[in-house]
Amino acid sequence: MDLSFLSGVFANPWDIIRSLVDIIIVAYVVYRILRWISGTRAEQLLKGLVLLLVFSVLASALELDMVNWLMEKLWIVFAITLPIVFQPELRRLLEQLGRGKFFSLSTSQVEMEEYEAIINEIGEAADILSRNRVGALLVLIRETGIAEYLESGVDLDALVSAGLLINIFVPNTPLHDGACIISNSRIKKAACFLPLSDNPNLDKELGTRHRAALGITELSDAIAVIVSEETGIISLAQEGKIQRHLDPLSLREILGRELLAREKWSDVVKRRWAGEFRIKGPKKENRT
Ligand SMILES: Nc1ncnc2c1ncn2[C@@H]1O[C@H](COP(=O)(O)OP(=O)(O)OP(=O)(O)O)[C@@H](O)[C@H]1O
Repeated sequence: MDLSFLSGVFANPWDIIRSLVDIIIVAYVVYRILRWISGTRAEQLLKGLVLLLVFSVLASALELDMVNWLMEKLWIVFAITLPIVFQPELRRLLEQLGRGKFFSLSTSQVEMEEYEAIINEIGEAADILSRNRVGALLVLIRETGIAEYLESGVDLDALVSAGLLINIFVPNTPLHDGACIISNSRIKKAACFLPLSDNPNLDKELGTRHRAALGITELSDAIAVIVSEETGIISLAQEGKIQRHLDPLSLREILGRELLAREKWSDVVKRRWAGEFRIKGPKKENRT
């Protein structure tokens, strides 16, 4: 077998290193994109794009002029409609890239300390709401501003406490309908009407509360915690994906992972093993 062509490839070790770096970067970016879109509307889009690409290549290889013409037009339609239909996803991607969050998930030191305390309060509230079958939707805002979606709500600006969160969602009270917004460790608003997700993959048994949770996480880096009124099931939505059937402990763990920096969270885990999971955050005001 003639392998002389390989001599060109291996002529310069620097070329090999450069090619390897090139491949690794591309593979990593593709991996992050696939992870980012898995379970979201964009996953369906990607499947459609791959199918269109296969058809285009086949049509061109087989010289099917009419199909080729059709494919060309379809690509144009795709290019025009893509940014319109997927505006929320593209906005989120660009925001993540802008903050450098597409490649890292770390949170600032200040946020970490505040979040330690509120994670416990949220876990406790979710537990009690779930056991009493009281529906609830909490949204924890992180870096993306979503003020334009919160105009409908009622201003609160109160310290996060399990007691207050439970009170807000008591049925037939003025603030129970809609979402409660937590930002900068404060309950900023209640009774907010959020944009609904139109993700076709969402379980048909899930209604508008869960769609609203998904909707806001498709548009921003917020985390939404949902307690189902019907079943008491606790769920968490993030990046347009939903995790269901959480118990209060796993909810705390996920929130801890997502909201606290890694090294800090390891301290929390150590304390939990030592039997003192209840984290004492800075209490400037009485939470009860
Ligand atoms: N766009 C929205 N933004 C915020 N909250 C909403 C929105 N739409 C509905 N909700 C809340 O969801 C409640 C209705 O929940 P629905 O039964 O339709 O959804 P679900 O996902 O099946 O929830 P559950 O399992 O609790 O019944 C409303 O009373 C309201 O509090």
